Amino acid sequence: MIGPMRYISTRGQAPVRDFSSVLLAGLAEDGGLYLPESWPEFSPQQWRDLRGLPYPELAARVMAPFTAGSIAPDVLAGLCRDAYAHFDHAAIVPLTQVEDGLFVQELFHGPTLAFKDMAMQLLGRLFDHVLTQRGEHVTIVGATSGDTGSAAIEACRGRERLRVVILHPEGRTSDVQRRQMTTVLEPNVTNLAVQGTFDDCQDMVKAMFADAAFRTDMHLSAVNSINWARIAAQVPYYVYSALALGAPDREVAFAVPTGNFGNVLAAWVARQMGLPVRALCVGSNRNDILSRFLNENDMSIHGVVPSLSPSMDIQVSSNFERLLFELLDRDAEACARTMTEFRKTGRMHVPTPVWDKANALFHGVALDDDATVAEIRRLHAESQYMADPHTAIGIAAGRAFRESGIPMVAMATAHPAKFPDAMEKAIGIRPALPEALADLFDRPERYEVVAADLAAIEDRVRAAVLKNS
Ligand SMILES: N[C@@H](CCOP(=O)(O)O)C(=O)O
Repeated sequence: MIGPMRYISTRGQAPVRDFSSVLLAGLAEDGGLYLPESWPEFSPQQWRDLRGLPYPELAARVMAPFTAGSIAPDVLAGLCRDAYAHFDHAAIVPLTQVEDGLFVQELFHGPTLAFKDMAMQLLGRLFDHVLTQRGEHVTIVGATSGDTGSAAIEACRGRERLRVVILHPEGRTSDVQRRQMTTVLEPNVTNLAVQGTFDDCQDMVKAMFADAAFRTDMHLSAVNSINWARIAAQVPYYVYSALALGAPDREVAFAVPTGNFGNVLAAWVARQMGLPVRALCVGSNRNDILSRFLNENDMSIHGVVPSLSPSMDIQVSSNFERLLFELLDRDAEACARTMTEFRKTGRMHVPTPVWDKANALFHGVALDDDATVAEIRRLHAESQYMADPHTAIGIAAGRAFRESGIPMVAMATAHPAKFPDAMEKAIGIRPALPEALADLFDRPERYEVVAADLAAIEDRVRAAVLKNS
């Protein structure tokens, strides 16, 4: 019997909540991010008992401590079964070996061809379940650099209790990524192309949450990884691959292409739960704020530069705040002070002992576009593996820190067909979109271009709510 899980904010000034309320709240009222009051731990035998389970069952068992007190275990198991029922691979998250000691775990077998479906397909169902129980509606506002948007839209389209407004940076996603969002014409879906970067979009989302009256009136909720439920639903695939490679009786390491720090944070959560994770390797593109922090203790915002891996064209990695809170021994006041200072000055330099703690586990590697192209070519030539630009960066990061005897699992976060121009540049092949998306470029698009201006964006959200009331 697991006790109810309570959640606290990294900034210490928001109400303590249960899982369902955290799901609906999205971001804490004090601007912080929710995380569990204490970390649930699995014993080695409890991990072993999960070996060989079908993915949906494993996911429900791994997530159960996080939803305890809010979602009954059999309900969660049913939601997980539904969420992954239409993935196009029987294993859901298949594992492939590409080199000696280097594995790739494919997380792109869901409907929008990116790892975001792993959490989002479940979140759509969790929202429906909780909102139906409470007789409520929410307005989801989300920012995307390319993949979160389409996964959120796909998970929420047509759901009666949800309205979804997605902000993407105009002209800064691939055409496939944009069309995956803008060709969905259900009335509860609104796409805004913001004249700015992903960071501007995310700042707009956070500013809407900070506008207390607007937040309440619009019943705002979030689907970015600032929402704890996203992180919780991304933990199981790390468990799945670790168990397949011998954990808990052997250590494993993970390499993750990283933008908003949510995916790699989920691997860190698995480690907090007792999974023997030796190292976490973070791959960045030219927007290398995370690798600069990990290598030089320099987290300074440089401005977002477009790259061949647009989903990682991010400078402010929101989930870093959750790690920082832990690195500061859960001192919410210090965390709030550090984050406020970071947003004010654009720089963060943490005390050396805090930085050393991060470095004991995390490693950072940055690849520019030329190195990304070279990595895609190498993988295709030497391992016959077709990696999208983000995945290629993750694999390169994993290779750089591979240790003998410790399997390194790199996360394949997106299908190469989402980035045909980059793939063609690297290997001369434009990977075909799967059947369900084959006519994507013939579908009509609907979106509105809007300035990165809070009042303008709040107006569009109000209009979307009105249209769906
Ligand atoms: N890489 C993301 C950016 C948002 O990240 P999230 O995990 O916080 O939703 C994207 O592709 O949109």
